[in-house]
Amino acid sequence: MALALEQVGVAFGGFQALAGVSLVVQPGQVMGLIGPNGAGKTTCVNVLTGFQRPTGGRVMLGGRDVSAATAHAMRRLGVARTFQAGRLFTGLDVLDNLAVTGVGLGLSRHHAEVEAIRLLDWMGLAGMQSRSAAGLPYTDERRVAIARALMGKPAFLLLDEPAAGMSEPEAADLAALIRRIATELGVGVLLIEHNVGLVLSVCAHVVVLDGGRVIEAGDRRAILSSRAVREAYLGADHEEAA
Ligand SMILES: Nc1ncnc2c1ncn2[C@@H]1O[C@H](COP(=O)(O)OP(=O)(O)OP(=O)(O)O)[C@@H](O)[C@H]1O
Repeated sequence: MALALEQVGVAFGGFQALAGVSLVVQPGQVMGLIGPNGAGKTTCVNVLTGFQRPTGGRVMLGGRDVSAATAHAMRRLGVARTFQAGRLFTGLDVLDNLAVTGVGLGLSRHHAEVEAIRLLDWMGLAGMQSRSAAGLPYTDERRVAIARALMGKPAFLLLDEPAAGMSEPEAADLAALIRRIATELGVGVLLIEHNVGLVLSVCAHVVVLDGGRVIEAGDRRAILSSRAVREAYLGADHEEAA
């Protein structure tokens, strides 16, 4: 069951944010989505998760056209996301952030708590259960947001700049977690990141956007050797990432 954009366009008034964008996220794989500021990465995530209706093309999930599905429907169909800002429920503790999400997905309170505890344990966050979500250190907030997105066993997880603001060791820990989510849980992950080195280290396949269009797609070698990518985006990072 794949999650895909087929020739998707998004226009905001007269401005074409995406044009003819096609990409496929496969179960159990981590795919990278990179591109300069304003390239259309978050808009892609919004379309894939039902937060933004495409004005052209189709969103497909397991061969089914889900272009008109709402964000809530997409979440129930197994497409979860995180946001650039953590967006945790700050009035709740960590366990309840996950449990409330589980209840919203149709689990009983008991089952939601059991799954939340299991997930926090799996992520090494068990000791954090009763901490308030307000005022969590930045990296913990990010990890709790990922744990919450994994409630209900989604088939796909879309991560919008999860490493923003992290140190290199923290980003390396995050990379390891993303690999485990794909390999151990079988989740298909779409990773948006400005940290190109992180994307190239984790992703078997990378799509590069610029100006709302796909300018390159392929493995690490294809991305690093692409002149279009170098010109559009990588610049000085290219040497570093190589
Ligand atoms: N709701 C909206 N109305 C009008 N324009 C929008 C809207 N959302 C996004 N845009 C524009 O669409 C373009 C793509 O934005 P998007 O946020 O998808 O890019 P991005 O690649 O995620 O950028 P960044 O890396 O800076 O987060 C930008 O020019 C942005 O200003």
